[in-house]
Amino acid sequence: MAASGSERVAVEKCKGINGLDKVVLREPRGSTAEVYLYGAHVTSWKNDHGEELLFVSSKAMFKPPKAIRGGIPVCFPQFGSHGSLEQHGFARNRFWSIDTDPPPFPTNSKSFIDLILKPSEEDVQKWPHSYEFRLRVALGTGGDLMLTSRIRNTNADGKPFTFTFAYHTYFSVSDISEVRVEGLETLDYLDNLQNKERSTEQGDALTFESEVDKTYLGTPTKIAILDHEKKRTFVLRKDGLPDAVVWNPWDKKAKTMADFGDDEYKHMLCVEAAVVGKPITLKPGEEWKGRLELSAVPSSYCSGQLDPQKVLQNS
Ligand SMILES: O=P(O)(O)OC[C@H]1O[C@@H](O)[C@H](O)[C@@H](O)[C@@H]1O
Repeated sequence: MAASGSERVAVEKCKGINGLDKVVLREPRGSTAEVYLYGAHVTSWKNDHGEELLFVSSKAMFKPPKAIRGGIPVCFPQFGSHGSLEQHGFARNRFWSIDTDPPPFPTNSKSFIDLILKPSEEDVQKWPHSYEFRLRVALGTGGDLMLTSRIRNTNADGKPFTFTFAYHTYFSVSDISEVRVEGLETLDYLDNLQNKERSTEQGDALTFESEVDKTYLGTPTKIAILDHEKKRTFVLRKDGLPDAVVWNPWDKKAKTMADFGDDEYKHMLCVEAAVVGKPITLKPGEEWKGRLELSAVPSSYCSGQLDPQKVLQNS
């Protein structure tokens, strides 16, 4: 995997904050990503100008067992409070291993890492199942960030298991009040601030002026986040992940979170590719795959009007 000669190393294993193991991915044109083995947590994704595209709180602790606040936590085997496990499951605060011999999985990227999580004895007490969770994090040429999860039921007792899931992506934005999300108009959602009550979104692109915590059901495979001030559009493409959670804690909730700055809500937005509405059930031997591809492109902005169709088609 490592590049030779004068080329920069495509995959480098090193120590991150508090001595935690991390992997740095580099793509020849200059984009980079960083993944902590703690949580298989992507904590950085930079474009070829070195600009950070993910939000990580200045107060993030990088201290197990607390999950890292920001980047891309992986929620498994439970999203949010949809079940009896701890909030967002336990995958985000387990130590993952580098998978040195992953089953064949095609890629055209040279800069990727395969991680694996298997249950510990303690995990089995909480969730009595055996599984192999493989996560590949890859940087594409052009700097796209690709995450592919493969979860296999390895139960020897013949029992199926059921889970919900999310890539809890924190995007870095210039100013939340200047941001629009396109692709979720007119969809049904569960409002997590109203006991998961089901409602239908209006016809306009989403904009933000207060706390939001909604799970949109059965969304298109492509969602765009337009950052007007930065003139940047994030495009999410997802496969196997029918739902999308949109979260911003806003000022009041921000103040209750020890690992989040009081004003940081202005500079982040979570849009999370997820499986929540219809949980996945796997029989022994079965595997589920969920893929997320993120790209950051310049926004087309003309005469005060963003053309959503244009942005979605051209990206
Ligand atoms: O603080 P946590 O456990 O990382 O969760 C952050 C948020 O994550 C979102 O995905 C949930 O919808 C919110 O309800 C939750 O508050």
